Amino acid sequence: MNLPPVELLVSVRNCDEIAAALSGGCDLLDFKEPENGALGMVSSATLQTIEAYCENQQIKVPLSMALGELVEWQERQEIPPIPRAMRYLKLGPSQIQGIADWNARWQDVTSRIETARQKRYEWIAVAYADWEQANSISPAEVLTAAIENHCAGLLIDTFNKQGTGLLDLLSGRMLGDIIDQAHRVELKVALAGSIRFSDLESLAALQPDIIGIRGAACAGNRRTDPIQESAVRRFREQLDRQFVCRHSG
Ligand SMILES: O=C[C@H](O)COP(=O)(O)O
Repeated sequence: MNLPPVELLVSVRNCDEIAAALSGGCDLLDFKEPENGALGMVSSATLQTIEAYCENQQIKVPLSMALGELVEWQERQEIPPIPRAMRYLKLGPSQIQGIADWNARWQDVTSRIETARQKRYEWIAVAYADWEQANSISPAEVLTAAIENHCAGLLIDTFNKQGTGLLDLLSGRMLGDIIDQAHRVELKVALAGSIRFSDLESLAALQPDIIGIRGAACAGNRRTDPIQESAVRRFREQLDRQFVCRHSG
């Protein structure tokens, strides 16, 4: 069966980590500050250095960026200096359980950002695997909203970054069902959440489009430590091995 190769997304927090992630073999660079939560946004000062770095170094891989949690945008007036090359944006859905108009608020924030930056972005809908703990809505509900809002993709990640991984929280069957539904409407699916080598065989069977990592790309799987080129490379090699086996099997 001829399936497109799985892509590796690595979350980086600054320019110093970009080279390590790229040399290690990542396909997508995701900007995120791990000290600020699962979808923590990097500072405006860092965003400015990222913009200059990506232009000077002619970074060609697609760029994505986390904008924090949707509920944080109720208070936020200022629009961050999103680098021009940014393609994908995402907002976290924690604390929206019980907010009847959360989808309208999401649409409002995306349109405020696009108006301010004079650009249309590709939005990634985010579902938390530990959605109850995050006081969020279920991945199935996020998928419905992603389709309604013409999102470019769906990311299933973990809110709590204390070591409980994606596969500890959602069964392969449940993930597989969501991925199949998303693929039926041509929505790409990225999986993340403390993903380790040992998860890759099970994840390959589900045929996601993208695997996203931060912790596994850092020394000792500590997601607040710097990205290590050797860790990214080892992960990339294992990813390719597992997904090729699965697809040719
Ligand atoms: O989008 C990817 C996330 O940053 C994954 O982070 P993690 O592997 O540390 O859970």
